[in-house]
Amino acid sequence: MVKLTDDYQAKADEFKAAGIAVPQFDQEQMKQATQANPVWVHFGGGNLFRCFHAKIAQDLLNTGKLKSGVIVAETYDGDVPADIYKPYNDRVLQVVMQPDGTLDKTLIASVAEAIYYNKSNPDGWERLKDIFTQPSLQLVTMSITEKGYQLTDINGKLTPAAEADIAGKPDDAVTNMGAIARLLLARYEAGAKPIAMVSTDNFSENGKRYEDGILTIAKGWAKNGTVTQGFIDYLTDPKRVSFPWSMIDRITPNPAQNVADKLKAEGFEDTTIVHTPKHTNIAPFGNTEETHYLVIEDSFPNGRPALENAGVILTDRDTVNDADQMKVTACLNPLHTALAIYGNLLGYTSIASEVENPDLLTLIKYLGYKEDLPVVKDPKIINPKKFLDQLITKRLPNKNIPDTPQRIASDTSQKLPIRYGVTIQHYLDKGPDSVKQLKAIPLILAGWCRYLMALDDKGNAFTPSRDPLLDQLQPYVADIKLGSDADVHAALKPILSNAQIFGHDLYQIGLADQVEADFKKLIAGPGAVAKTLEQFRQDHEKEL
Ligand SMILES: NC(=O)C1=CN([C@@H]2O[C@H](COP(=O)(O)OP(=O)(O)OC[C@H]3O[C@@H](n4cnc5c(N)ncnc54)[C@H](O)[C@@H]3O)[C@@H](O)[C@H]2O)C=CC1
Ligand SMILES: O=P(O)(O)OC[C@H]1O[C@](O)(CO)[C@@H](O)[C@@H]1O
Repeated sequence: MVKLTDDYQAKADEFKAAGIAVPQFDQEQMKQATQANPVWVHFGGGNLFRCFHAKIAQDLLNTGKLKSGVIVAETYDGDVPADIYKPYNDRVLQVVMQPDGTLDKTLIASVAEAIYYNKSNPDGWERLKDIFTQPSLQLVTMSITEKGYQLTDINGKLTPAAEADIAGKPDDAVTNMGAIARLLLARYEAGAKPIAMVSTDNFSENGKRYEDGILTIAKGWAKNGTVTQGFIDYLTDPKRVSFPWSMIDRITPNPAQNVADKLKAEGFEDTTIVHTPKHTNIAPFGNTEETHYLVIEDSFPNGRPALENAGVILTDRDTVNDADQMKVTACLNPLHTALAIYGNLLGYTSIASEVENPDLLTLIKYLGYKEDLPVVKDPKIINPKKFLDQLITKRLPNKNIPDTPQRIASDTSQKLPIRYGVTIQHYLDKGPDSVKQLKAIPLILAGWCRYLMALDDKGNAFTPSRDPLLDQLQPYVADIKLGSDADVHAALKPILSNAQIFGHDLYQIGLADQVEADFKKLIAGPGAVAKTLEQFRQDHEKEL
């Protein structure tokens, strides 16, 4: 048996026998080089980072293209650095799950340190500030989930935490945007060296949203006289601080017990999965798929590692945006969210099993090929039709990827405007009546309202995945009973009219009637969800 903290250079043969590829560099030397010249900080050291960004860094370290490693910063979950980085010497086993069931295993040791960056941890609070004053720092990447950028509430008003950050001192910041603006202020005050701030979270125009978040806090500080106009000029000069846009794609489910069991059988010891009180599910290993895309706007004012040598596509902003719109608003994530919603209602716990259901398969194929693909712009660097074909025929059906509708359903309220709202806008752009052509999107949005009832298709209660708006939205549908003659319009109006949730007031654009009509079908009684989806297949499969 080998374990993560073993000396991978001295025990090279044992790692080889266990089928584990090991780093081609000395981790201690890399750590020292990082201390001396930090280059790369990553916020949100969760499963995606460990399986994707950390592997990119490792590939570059292996070939000597990068000398220093990645510094991980956690603003949110202090148990992640404490329980999963430190005890394992900041290493992780990356497990790529091939469709034939084989596991490709690589020991990743590209992380130099993991810091809990939160005011409640004074050491980490000062340590990261110091790192940000270092001229060598070139890039900051992020995978902190969509809600990590949020500064406003359901009505678009600043949250109390954001208001407090703006009113208070940078050193007291509690929001992510405030805490990171504090770091940029430290860099500005230490000589205003350039830096790239790269969001790799899963939403369109992620760089813009990141920039807006930082500027919301910083401009509030400037207004209050807490910082000078010089700081705002620094943040808004892309030659000094850039916020490159990106598109990222790699299905990376939470670590799964069946993968842990397989690893043990193959001679790897560290397989304990940790579920932190803040709901991060993480382990000494990460399980991911083979297919992956990372496209980043090539705007790095302090230079950058040779990311292109590790498979990253560097291009201009328009191309990134087209690739991202293709993936997040059309050819992947809308299909995923449809499976998440209906998977929960129908009692599924596996995405791969869901796509064996012909009714669900028809729904996502209709959504992808008939509604999304016709309005998506071709980014040229990735062919949208081929991407969609690959998703539907290879990636989603891969039974070895232990992905669940429960994971994808988390934070759905945050994802809807991007995953459906952008396509709806494309139809509106064709003419106000064009949205009436849509069939799958209203059925999916109706499914989400049905999901908010937290009753499955048999009428049994289920626990919805975590979502910041659940508490506010569930009461609207709480009194609806399956099979009863509910006043659907009265119940759904406050939800469907909220443009924060859908990107549009669905009444104003003429889509709400269809959503209400679909919702009525879905609550007709136990079994109504399956029946509605079956009917959808019968009505539309001939068009595919
Ligand atoms: N897992 C995947 O397949 C992919 C994920 N992504 C993006 O990466 C994000 C993270 O995914 P995973 O790493 O798989 O999730 P994860 O649950 O493994 O890790 C989430 C990370 O974000 C941190 N976090 C959670 N809430 C936060 C908050 N409010 N503020 C600051 N940090 C917070 C956690 O502490 C943890 O480090 C996703 O939300 C998505 O935007 C993008 C492509 C693929
Ligand atoms: O819905 P989420 O939480 O953004 O996750 C979506 C899933 O699909 C992906 O877009 C695949 O790249 C990943 O973000 C993740 O596996």
